Amino acid sequence: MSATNGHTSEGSRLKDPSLFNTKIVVGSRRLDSHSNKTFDVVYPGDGKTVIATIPECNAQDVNDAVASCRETFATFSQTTARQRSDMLRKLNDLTLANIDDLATLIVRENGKTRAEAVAEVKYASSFLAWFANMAEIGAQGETIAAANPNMRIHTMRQPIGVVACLLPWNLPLAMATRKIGPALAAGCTCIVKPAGETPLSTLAFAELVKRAGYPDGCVNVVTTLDNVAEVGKAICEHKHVRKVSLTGSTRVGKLIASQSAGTLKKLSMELGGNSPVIVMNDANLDKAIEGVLMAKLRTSGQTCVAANRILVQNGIHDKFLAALKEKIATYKQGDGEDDSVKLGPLITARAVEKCRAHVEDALSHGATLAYGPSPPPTPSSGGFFYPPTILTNLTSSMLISSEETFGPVVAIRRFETEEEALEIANDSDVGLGAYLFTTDLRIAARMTAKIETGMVGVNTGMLSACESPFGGVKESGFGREGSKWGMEEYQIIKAVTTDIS
Ligand SMILES: O=CCCC(=O)O
Repeated sequence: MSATNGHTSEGSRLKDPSLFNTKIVVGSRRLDSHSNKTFDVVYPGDGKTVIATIPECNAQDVNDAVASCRETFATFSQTTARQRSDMLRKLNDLTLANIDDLATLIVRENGKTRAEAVAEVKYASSFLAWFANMAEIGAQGETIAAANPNMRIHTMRQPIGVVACLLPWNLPLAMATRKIGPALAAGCTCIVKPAGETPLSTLAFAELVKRAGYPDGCVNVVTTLDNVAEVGKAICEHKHVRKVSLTGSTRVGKLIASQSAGTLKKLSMELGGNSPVIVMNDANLDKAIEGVLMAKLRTSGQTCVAANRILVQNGIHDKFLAALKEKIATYKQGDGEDDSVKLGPLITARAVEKCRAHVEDALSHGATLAYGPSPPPTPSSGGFFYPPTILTNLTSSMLISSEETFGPVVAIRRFETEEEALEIANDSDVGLGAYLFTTDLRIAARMTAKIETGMVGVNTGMLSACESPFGGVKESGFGREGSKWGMEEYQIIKAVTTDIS
């Protein structure tokens, strides 16, 4: 890649330049990799500026990080739930105190707009606050009524051990705290692997963990871009890693499940989706448009719950399309630091190419281009941008119907009846999010029960909240993050039976 090396000045964008960290974290040490190799982090907004050069880790780095996690687990697991709750509160205070710098790092590594990055830091913070509260509640055991009168049985909830947090690039900080927050609340220690595209916010967060007073080794960070296969395998096959939590693709989820099988790790898998949006004839048009744009364009269409198939009932289809075209035209695309911009770039040139391929495939199978450039643009040298696009006449034979586009392409399909909408919506191997727009409570009750996903938004395009269980069904994975169930993923239940005769 031809790159402009701008990272010497990158840290000076921060109010606190000491949050600009480019070394991996192993215990008290900030290190280069044993491989002596590095990789570049590139600003997606221009596709060429190198904003940081980061260690390319290998299996030896993983072993060191796990050893450090394991050593610290021996003492950290013995802290009280109250102590862990207090520490998480402090970590949350520090996160919010550094919101501007964390947001700057997210804008630079991911490309999203500053408003979205600030919203992400707040979302990330909400998991720390939530699990600070859950630390004590979620640590409670139970007394079991034993069948044998001479026995007393009670349960304890204990931390599972060293956990691996494998992060995506689309919400790099929020997905970090959604995993690290409950792990620390439960008394686990973590080896964290951010996505190669977006390591900077995680490395800054690790510094805040230190400042919050956590013992060294509670949160270790290894980084990789090109060597992800070796690093991932080393983590999954390591016998001292007891749990892996992944947010990523279904393909990677299956690989991790198979690599973790030899040591029978507990797994949480938050994988890909192909979210349907169903807009019924009686929907409130303004709410439907607002919801579809939120579900489709958040992080430029790059969330696992992004609306992918927009199913619109015949009676409202034309009005919906006209209103959507008018509204989408107001979405200015550009540099995330420009306040007038509402849509940032995609993460890589490959992501742009995927959008182009999906649009071209749809057009070749009979879709109509209702909004957007023709012909579909290829990746250009000026940043990883794909312009907002609307397609109509989507059918099952098109790639968009079966694969996440992960970009600002709105693909609309007509339907006539409720049954038909459900059949199309459920015609997918994955089931993470779904959205329904209707003003009829009976329709909402019937359809939400029949939609095959882990989450459904009714008259809203936003499913995400720290208090709500986030996760999927089918090949979208298993386990729930956030909510009162999120901490259980990092615990074991131990039953203690005592003979009192
Ligand atoms: O992309 C995955 C997570 C999205 C969210 O938490 O809203």
